Amino acid sequence: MSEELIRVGVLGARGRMGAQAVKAVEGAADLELVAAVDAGDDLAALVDAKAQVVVDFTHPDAVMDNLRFAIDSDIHAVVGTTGFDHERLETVTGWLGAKPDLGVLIAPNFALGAVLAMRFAQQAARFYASAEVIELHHNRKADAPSGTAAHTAQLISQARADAGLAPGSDATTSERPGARGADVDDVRVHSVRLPGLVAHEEILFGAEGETLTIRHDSMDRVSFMPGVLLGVRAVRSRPGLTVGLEHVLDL
Ligand SMILES: NC(=O)C1=CN([C@@H]2O[C@H](COP(=O)(O)OP(=O)(O)OC[C@H]3O[C@@H](n4cnc5c(N)ncnc54)[C@H](OP(=O)(O)O)[C@@H]3O)[C@@H](O)[C@H]2O)C=CC1
Ligand SMILES: O=C(O)C1=N[C@H](C(=O)O)C[C@H](O)C1
Repeated sequence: MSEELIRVGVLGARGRMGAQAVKAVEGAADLELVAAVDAGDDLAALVDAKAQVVVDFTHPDAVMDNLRFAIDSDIHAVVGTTGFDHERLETVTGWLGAKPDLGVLIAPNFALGAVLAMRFAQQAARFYASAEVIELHHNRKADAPSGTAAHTAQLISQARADAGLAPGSDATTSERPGARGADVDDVRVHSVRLPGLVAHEEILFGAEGETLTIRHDSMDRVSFMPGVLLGVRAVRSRPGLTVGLEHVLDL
């Protein structure tokens, strides 16, 4: 007896990531693309098409309304869109309180190597008081710093705190605004935007007489698709909010 296909809707379907997600879902034997929705389209198309899982690659300004709609409509969600701070995550958790069977997976980055790089950075952080993040992206990216870099900084900061390590200092007393990057949880994050780039991150650690550099490069958006498909397959059996693909990968 054949298994029923998972009915998937994609939000942001005409965008750079959404278009890739549409292709990936269409190419997966166990999934069925039932709705492709972009800006200006009616979200009701998801309900009309009986979508079971929605994939969101839209915009930080749009994603909360989309998630509210999905949760209210009993549709599980796999979210790649950035812009999730602590407050937004708490809001989503609150919405899910009324829907105990529903799953939402929010992943700052779906590329396997990026997830591993974040985990390696988390492991290294307790040994180094000083760490900085450089993220490099295409020049059409709406937000800075990247969601991945912000998440990496949070992980480093938490790992340092857990180890009782105070953040390292430097001697800078004079600087142009922005020269030392953004302060994200006591970690400096530097954002580069250039045509030709896709998505790249370097995490640098320093101690007396040595440095450690962890680097990941997505040269093509196909790199995100195995993670997206994994999320779509997993989210229905993960009720509540999951933040980060590392939990699905069991890293
Ligand atoms: N987690 C991950 O692994 C990754 C996450 N991302 C994130 O995904 C998001 C999208 O990135 P990217 O694809 O490059 O961006 P794009 O701008 O190429 O695509 C976004 C698409 O969403 C559309 N859109 C905007 N608002 C809505 C809405 N309310 N409903 C449906 N569609 C909407 C946009 O339409 P219009 O242009 O008309 O506004 C556009 O077509 C970003 O936040 C990015 O950081 C990106 C790569 C990987
Ligand atoms: O906008 C992008 O392109 C990307 N966005 C995500 C982020 O902000 O971290 C993931 C990846 O870096 C690509």
